[in-house]
Amino acid sequence: MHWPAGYQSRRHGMVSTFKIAILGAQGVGKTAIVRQFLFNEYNEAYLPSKTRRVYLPAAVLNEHAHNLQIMDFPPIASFPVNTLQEWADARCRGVHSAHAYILVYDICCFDSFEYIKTIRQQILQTRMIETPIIIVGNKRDLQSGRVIPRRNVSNLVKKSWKCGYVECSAKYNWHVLLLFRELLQSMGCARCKHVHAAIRFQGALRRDRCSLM
Ligand SMILES: Nc1nc2c(ncn2[C@@H]2O[C@H](COP(=O)(O)OP(=O)(O)OP(=O)(O)O)[C@@H](O)[C@H]2O)c(=O)[nH]1
Repeated sequence: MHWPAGYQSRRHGMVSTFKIAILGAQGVGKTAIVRQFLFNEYNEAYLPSKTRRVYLPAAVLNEHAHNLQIMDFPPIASFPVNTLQEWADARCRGVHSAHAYILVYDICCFDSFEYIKTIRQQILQTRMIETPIIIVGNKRDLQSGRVIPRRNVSNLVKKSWKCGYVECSAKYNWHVLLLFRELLQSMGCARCKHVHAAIRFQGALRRDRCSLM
């Protein structure tokens, strides 16, 4: 099994920790995805994120417990080229050391796809080690306003970029769980990739509480 660098794992007893960074252009639904996932809540009003928010839920996937650190970033101008640049901008802190990236775009906004294209390139150029990336097309409920055919994006992402691709609707909680499950599995966390297990996440912030299925 190949584990991401920096990933803490102990086979006997200890709970693992995964750092997950969520990136994307303004208003694509990053916060909505995280809050729907962790708290089953959704806010129609748009409150632009000014700072990074960090959540520390615990997850049980296929009988293995994991601590997650989910970092919801405000839109960043570019992926920091080094840790010094990262520390110079509080909004970016932690982005460099993530074990995996969720890059979100809005299926109705072409520019938001261009944004994640650029960020992905910058991640590849900057990170020395291969880090799992999953591409997420959000606002699937607004399908009639889609700007790039799904097949085109899916082919590009899966065949050329070799990344996972999930479309979801944070508004209707459609495929939100699926995207986190795919991500954890791509991180080699599941140890049982072929089991169709449900994952259940604790409401964030308290590491000592953890929900089982
Ligand atoms: N129709 C629809 N609207 C959504 C969906 N997800 C988020 N929104 C709306 O899109 C707006 C932006 O959502 P946020 O979650 O704040 O987006 P964000 O990417 O965190 O935005 P920043 O703070 O700019 O980084 C809000 O008004 C949400 O209600 C979705 O799946 N469908």
